[in-house]
Amino acid sequence: MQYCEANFDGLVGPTHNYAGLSFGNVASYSNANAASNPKEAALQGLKKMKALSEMGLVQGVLAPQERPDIATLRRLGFSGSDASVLEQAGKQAREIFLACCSASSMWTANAATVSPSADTANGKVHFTPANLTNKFHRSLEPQVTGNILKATFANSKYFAHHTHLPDNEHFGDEGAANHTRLCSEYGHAGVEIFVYGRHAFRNDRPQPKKFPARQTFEASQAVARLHGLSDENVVYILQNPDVIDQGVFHNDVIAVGNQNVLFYHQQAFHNSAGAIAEIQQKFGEQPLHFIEVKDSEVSVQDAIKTYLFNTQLVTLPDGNMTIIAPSECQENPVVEQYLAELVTRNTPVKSVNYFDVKQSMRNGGGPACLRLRVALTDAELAAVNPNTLMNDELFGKLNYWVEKHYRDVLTEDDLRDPQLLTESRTALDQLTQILKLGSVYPFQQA
Ligand SMILES: NCCC[C@H](NC(=O)CCC(=O)O)C(=O)O
Repeated sequence: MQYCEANFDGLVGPTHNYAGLSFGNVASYSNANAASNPKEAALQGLKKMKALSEMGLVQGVLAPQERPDIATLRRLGFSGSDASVLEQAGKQAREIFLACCSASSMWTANAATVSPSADTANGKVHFTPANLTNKFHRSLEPQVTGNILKATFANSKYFAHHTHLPDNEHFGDEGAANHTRLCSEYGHAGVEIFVYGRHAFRNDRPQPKKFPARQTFEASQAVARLHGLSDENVVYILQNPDVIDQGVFHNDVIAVGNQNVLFYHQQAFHNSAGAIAEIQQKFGEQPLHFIEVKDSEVSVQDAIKTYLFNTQLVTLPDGNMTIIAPSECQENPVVEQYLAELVTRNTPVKSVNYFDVKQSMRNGGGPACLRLRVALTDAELAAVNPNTLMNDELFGKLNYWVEKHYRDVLTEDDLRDPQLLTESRTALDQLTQILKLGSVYPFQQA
């Protein structure tokens, strides 16, 4: 049996903008109200997807969500025509309005947690959409995320879809951004690592003081239960509350794993030695590479600025690993040198590829935030909606689609423009035809 790890990237939506919505995410706060360029953002994302597919990896596309979210604005009491809902909300409740315009579904590392079939009790690939309760603008995503995942992984013989966890901070769940999986081969049972920021039902455990811990232990445990993971193959790790307070709002800002490599900062975890020992013990005999980056090599601040750990660590067809890094890493001499030296060491990581994803980075989303990993056997891959898999033809179609429908500058005033809503819906309706998703959006179901 053959298997692979596919990366499903979020396509940036037509309302991509900078609204400063994410307290605790330094980039989001510092770029609040800057003008954005949705067209450039979407094209940057597509270029990365195409490059990975050209490296011989399986690359998929997940559709963005409908924004502005008129249905939510109506739920909150704004009424009349769609144009009037937009106008009232924009005037009377600016913050709510902006939250309902965010294109944040582009960061599909937060779309869901995925467990490959080799790890689960019933031998299916399991998906649980993240409820993203900590941020109002992100809490609007899980329902439609579930629709899109079901339309992309549509075969119930292979894929099991769960409802997102209860919408409450006690079960705050941010999906794959706080989850990584180590394995010897993608198709063999692996160790699933869940990193959480706090315990919801206990006050005697460490917690950050300044910024929120978005993921709870109880949420991670619930996802592991839903997916039918065995305790022998799961490790729960408490994130270091001090790094959350420095701006590490998800674990994938400070650690990334792939196959037998865990690449992480010295300060990432509360009890690093204990966590590493448990991972090693559960992983078994096979060799594991723990690449720990010391403070003396790269500071937490530099890691946050450059997103050194929000890189994709992927295995190429020749078996070597490459790092897909944002160009910010190349522009920082300390980080660039660190990476240049890392690839000369005796580990599977042999090269670095830099990508310009600056439109996403300004909102705190690097290469790893933009993708959801799904390890698949050949039979499972054959059951994936083939229209969502990247190739020359789809790349051409999606580039044309973006060029046709997206604006190249977007400010807050533009978000209030009813014409933008019409443009976005027209674009998304066509996209569902290109990707053959059916009617996944509320405006298509009305
Ligand atoms: N995994 C990366 C997620 C980044 C995302 N940023 C945002 O939602 C910023 C949106 C804004 O500020 O306009 C977040 O913080 O959840």
